[in-house]
Amino acid sequence: MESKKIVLALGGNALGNNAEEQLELVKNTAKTVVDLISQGHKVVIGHGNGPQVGMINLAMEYSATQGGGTAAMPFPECGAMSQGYIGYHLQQAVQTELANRGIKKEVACLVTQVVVDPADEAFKKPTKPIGAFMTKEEADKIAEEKGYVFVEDAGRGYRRVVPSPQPKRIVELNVVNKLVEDDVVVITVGGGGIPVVETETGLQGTAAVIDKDKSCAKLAADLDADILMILTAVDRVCINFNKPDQKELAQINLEEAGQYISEGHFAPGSMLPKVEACMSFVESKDGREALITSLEKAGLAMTGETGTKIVAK
Ligand SMILES: Nc1ncnc2c1ncn2[C@@H]1O[C@H](COP(=O)(O)OP(=O)(O)O)[C@@H](O)[C@H]1O
Ligand SMILES: NC(=O)OP(=O)(O)O
Repeated sequence: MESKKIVLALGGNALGNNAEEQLELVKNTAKTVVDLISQGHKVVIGHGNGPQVGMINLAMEYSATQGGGTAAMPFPECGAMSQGYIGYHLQQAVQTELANRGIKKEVACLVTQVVVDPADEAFKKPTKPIGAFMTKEEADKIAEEKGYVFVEDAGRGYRRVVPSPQPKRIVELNVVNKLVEDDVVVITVGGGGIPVVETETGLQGTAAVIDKDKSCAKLAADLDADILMILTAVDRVCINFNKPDQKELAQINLEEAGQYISEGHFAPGSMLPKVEACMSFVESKDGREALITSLEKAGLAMTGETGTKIVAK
């Protein structure tokens, strides 16, 4: 198989919801990553942090306000903590899997900042689900106590939402590029990257969570990758999802993707940003392709046996 530069965007099922679960699940994730490396591909890893940043924020806030005695922890710092904690587990798991298969390759997790526009309309309208799923009653109670915003998330319960601005610039891109060129497996733009704004005195963290699929699409374009691969819980994107006439999509072009979006087939906050991220990468240069599939089927998607491929025409 021809060697490709692949940016992987890892979704929630690659990570689980707590440290114990995550440590176990990243072993599977690492198998997928190393399978792709064994097929001869260069792999760069990005990942989400929605459940994790919500958990860290809630824990820090609880401790600061309910007598735990810790100082308040700003939201961007919670994002940075999630990046370090997830990156640590992924790095260790990929190192172990490479060693188990006798593959000599270094792995590095990079704390990565991503510049956003403070005037981004997203700051006025929170859309990014974070933390655990709740019942309507639980969500209403916290919304009243803390003023947080909650939405119903794709039929799976209620989740807090925070602003999710567009990624404008990956601050550490040159370092990532050097490491990739040096054949290091890099874990970067964790949780979409720590959102920062440019100020007269330098970069400053801002309370938001960037969509990791969008940051991975930008990373893939900036690194001149061949493929953006988004790994989530479903083998293929569907139209009429969860309806009796549901149909899996093996390949769609940009025009078809736009048509399906306008018909409302992809849920906002879950599948829609994934399809949009793929479209932006595919549009950015001729020959670029994107794949959406499950963690388990990544290898099969590379050989065209499953997954949804998004192509220009
Ligand atoms: N049209 C669709 N086709 C397939 N899955 C969809 C569709 N619309 C919504 N989904 C849901 O989107 C989920 C993926 O989004 P999400 O859970 O946010 O991803 P992540 O893996 O990044 O956490 C799928 O597991 C599925 O439940
Ligand atoms: N940052 C981000 O997109 O996280 P999730 O993938 O967990 O929603």
